[in-house]
This record gives sequence, structure tokens and C-alpha cells, in this order.
Amino acid sequence: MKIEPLDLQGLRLVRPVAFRDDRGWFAETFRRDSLAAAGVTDDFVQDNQSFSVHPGTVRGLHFQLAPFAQAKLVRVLAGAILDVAVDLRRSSPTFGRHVAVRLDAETGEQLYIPAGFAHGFCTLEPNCMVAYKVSAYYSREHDRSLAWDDPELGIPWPVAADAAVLSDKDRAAPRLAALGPVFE
Ligand SMILES: Cc1cn([C@H]2C[C@H](O)[C@@H](COP(=O)(O)OP(=O)(O)O[C@H]3O[C@@H](C)C(=O)[C@@H](O)[C@H]3O)O2)c(=O)[nH]c1=O
Repeated sequence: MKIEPLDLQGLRLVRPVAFRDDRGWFAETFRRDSLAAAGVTDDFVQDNQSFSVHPGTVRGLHFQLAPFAQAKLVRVLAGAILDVAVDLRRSSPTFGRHVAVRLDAETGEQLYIPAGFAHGFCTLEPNCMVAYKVSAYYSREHDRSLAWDDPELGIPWPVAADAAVLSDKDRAAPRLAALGPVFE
């Protein structure tokens, strides 16, 4: 696998290498040693999977507070998404900035997001299956949302606000200015 840094400190794009033959292809999708060589040493403890029926479904932006802050390694098993990470580290020179990456089942590319970011995605096709590893267990008490369409974030979502399919939780999420300090 090839692992490349992205614009915001700590984010990585992971590109699996596919070995193709008459049957199809084979690829390694997770290697602790390759990730560690690229500076990713999180201990992933939980695997998550979600399925979204409709294109224009937005999940996020989500994060968990310490001591349950999560690094995430995100990939798409079916369909395609625009995957977004927002820097919430107060001491970061890129606080409030985001990276948006297309992830799809075809390339199998993965986005590594360290703790300290909010994460969300918008589905670009029907029937999207998204899988991701997280480095801390789910904790409902520490789970937080940030408004996906906060104009201050300036995220170029591929769906209009009135057309997005959202959970009630995400529809009611606070904007960045109302969050207060969440990560050092
Ligand atoms: C995230 C999560 C949810 N749940 C439960 C809570 C709830 O009843 C149901 C659906 O939860 P949500 O609405 O939060 O699911 P969803 O909106 O898909 O939440 C996920 O969004 C993406 C963008 C992330 O980055 C994830 O960390 C996670 O926050 O699943 C768990 O049991 N374990 C978990 O780890």
C-alpha cells in the first residue's frame, strides 16, 4: 500500500495496491507495519460499517471527546462518497479547515483521520457501504456532532441543504462557533 500525507497535518491517503489476474484482483487493505512506517500508530479497537440507501445522504460531522477521542481509517466497500475531515485542534494552524476526498469501492482508497478531527461524508451513489476502523470504543456520552453545513467551514458538499438525507441528531448539530474548545 502507498500512504501519502494530505494538506492538513496528520491526515493520510492510503492507496492499496491491487494485484490483478484472470480471476479479478487481490489487495491488502490494512497493515499495521505499513501504517506505522507512515507514522500511524493508533490501536484500532472497533470496526464500523454503515449502509446508506440514497445518494445525498450526509452522516456527520462527528467526533468523540476525550478520553474516547477516535482516530478513523475510512474506506468504501460499495458506491462512492465525498469524505470530509475538519480540524478541531485549537492549537493547530489549520483549525477549522477541512479536507474533502472522494473515496469509492473501485479504487479502495482510504482516508486516515487522527483524533482531533470531526468526520463526515456524503454519499454520491445509491446503496453506499462504508467501513471504518476506530481507535476508541463508541461512547454515547462523548459522541458529538458539528453542523455539516456550517457556512464557516465552507465545505463544498455535493448536495443542497434542503435535499440532504440527515439524522435528527445531525440536523440539530451546533455550528463551530458554538462548540467551544473540544481538542487541544
Ligand atoms: C457510531 C456508533 C453508533 N452506534 C449506534 C448509536 C445509534 O443508535 C446508531 C446510529 O448512530 P449514528 O446516527 O451516530 O450513526 P452515524 O451517523 O453513521 O455515525 C457515524 O458517522 C460517521 C460519519 C462517523 O465518523 C462515525 O464515527 C459515526 O459517528 O448506532 C453504536 O452502537 N456504536 C457506534 O460506534
